[in-house]
Amino acid sequence: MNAADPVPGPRTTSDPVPLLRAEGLVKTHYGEGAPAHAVRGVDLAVRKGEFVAVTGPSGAGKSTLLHLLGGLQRPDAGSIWLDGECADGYGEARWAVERRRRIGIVFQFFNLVSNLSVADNVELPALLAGVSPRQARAERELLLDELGLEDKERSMPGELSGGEQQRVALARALVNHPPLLLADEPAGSLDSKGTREVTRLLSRFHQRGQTIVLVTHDARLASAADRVISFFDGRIADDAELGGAPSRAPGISGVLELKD
Ligand SMILES: Nc1ncnc2c1ncn2[C@@H]1O[C@H](COP(=O)(O)OP(=O)(O)OP(=O)(O)O)[C@@H](O)[C@H]1O
Repeated sequence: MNAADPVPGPRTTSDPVPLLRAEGLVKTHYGEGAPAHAVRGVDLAVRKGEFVAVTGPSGAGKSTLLHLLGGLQRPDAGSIWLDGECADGYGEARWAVERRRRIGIVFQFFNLVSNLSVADNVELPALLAGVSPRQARAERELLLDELGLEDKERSMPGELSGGEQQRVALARALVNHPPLLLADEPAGSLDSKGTREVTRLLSRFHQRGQTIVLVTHDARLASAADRVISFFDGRIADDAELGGAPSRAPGISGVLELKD
């Protein structure tokens, strides 16, 4: 090793490589009517441990942005990096692998497999990721305990309340310990009690270091985040750290340093 080379060592929270980075993202949907310019040039960097809420009016392009970040849709232009690795060359299969290993996703309508029990719903992504059945069971037990669902393991999703189903969806998304959790209106179909539950759980996972990008209309849910991005007409209109930090210039999204 050359004396000038940096000393190798573990990454720290001040590491400049963001967990997620997007540059110049553009996505237009072509449907029945006029083309919808959903995402019109988004630059974004999310550091490890951040909890970022993306808010904005209906049709602003928030869900499209989240779908691009999770590889569920492909951008027309722009690039995404996962932990410093460019995802431009990823095909469907590779993104599916990343969604099992590195990216957990929670949607508004839970996306549970209706004919599998709660336990099987949570274990399935772990088994698909190649974890042993024993380990998958242990992870499932731990998470369902944590989420207060230990007595619902044998239930079918249709027998649960909306809030309980969303907790199962959260367990499913987190069972493989993904560094990044993407959540698209996770409380969108819940009543205020369910919304409080989801808010509390996201905050708790965040406090333990989980990186979260959350799309929501709900101000209470957004206030659990430590950074709020206002999305308008396919662009970032404002990007602010909660707690009084000055907001950023429209259209520019910087990298925030992690708090200790
Ligand atoms: N698959 C699609 N085909 C055609 N148009 C689409 C498609 N998905 C989204 N759109 C359009 O793209 C625009 C952005 O939609 P998107 O769902 O990303 O917005 P949003 O901010 O998440 O809205 P909401 O808060 O209502 O969910 C809208 O005009 C929408 O109608």
